[in-house]
Amino acid sequence: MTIQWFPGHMAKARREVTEKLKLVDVIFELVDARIPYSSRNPMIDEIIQHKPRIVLLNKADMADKAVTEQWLRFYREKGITALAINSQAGTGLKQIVQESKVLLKDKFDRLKSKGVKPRAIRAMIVGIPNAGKSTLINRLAGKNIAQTGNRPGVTKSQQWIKVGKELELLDTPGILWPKFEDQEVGTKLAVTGAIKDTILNLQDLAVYALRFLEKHYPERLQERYKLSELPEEIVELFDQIGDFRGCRMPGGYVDYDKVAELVIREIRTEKLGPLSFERPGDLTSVEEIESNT
Ligand SMILES: Nc1nc2c(ncn2[C@@H]2O[C@H](COP(=O)(O)OP(=O)(O)OP(=O)(O)O)[C@@H](O)[C@H]2O)c(=O)[nH]1
Repeated sequence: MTIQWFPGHMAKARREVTEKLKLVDVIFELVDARIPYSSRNPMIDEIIQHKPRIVLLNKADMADKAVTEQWLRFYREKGITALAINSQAGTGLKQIVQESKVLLKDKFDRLKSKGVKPRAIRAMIVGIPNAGKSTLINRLAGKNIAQTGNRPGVTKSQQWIKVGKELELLDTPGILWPKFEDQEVGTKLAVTGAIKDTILNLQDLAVYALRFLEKHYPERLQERYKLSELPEEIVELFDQIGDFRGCRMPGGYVDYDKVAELVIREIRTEKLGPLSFERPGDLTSVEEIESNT
């Protein structure tokens, strides 16, 4: 789904999340494990304030395991609970309930000491478009969507999904915008496929991706496109990939648009294996997350 974010939409999205915040004990902030920084909403901390939160690094199956480990360590050191999950396959989801209980133990103990009847923990998912919110909700839901709303004459109330006995999840996620005014963020969102209809030039996108691969995953690049060594110039890299994969124009010249399209498609479909485009060593990412938390 492509959403056009205008100031009015952003304000509305923020208002909706703020409203629902009152209903829940904990927020599950869903980000893309391949780009945990770029797939965040830039105002998330300001929006959710002091509400307990678990960062869920989703699509961990598509990310570089070693880098995801670094991210988990990074969050742990900051005192933020974070988990790597795969919503599609359902891996890592059990821990969400466990960690929620840990985070909310004090609050629930306090309620208990005041004589409040025990209840399930209430949570909501928040994330940018395409982070995997619906996939996660469906996975967690199974068949347990509680039909509480939509009755005629009854104001549509929130619907809650029961996840085991101990957790209830709002059935609609909070959708927030990414930091799209930052060009590098936009590029990474486009490379990973979060933004499909991109205003970015496809060749520019492929140049960015290939330079990144040259730096961080040179062997994968060489292996995929049978390159005995990596050329100095990016245009030569386009030429060699184009030659190898037969991306030519009628005159026999390499078609750079075709090469760009092929490279981006193959990255998005994991033909080059699981990749992470951001790591905590990335200075700007770390500074921003630190100053935000
Ligand atoms: N490989 C992989 N793909 C996933 C995972 N989670 C979601 N996806 C895929 O990511 C895409 C986006 O997932 P959605 O659940 O539609 O994302 P969303 O956040 O609800 O998106 P919006 O409705 O645009 O806000 C879909 O193609 C999913 O199949 C995951 O853990 N691993």
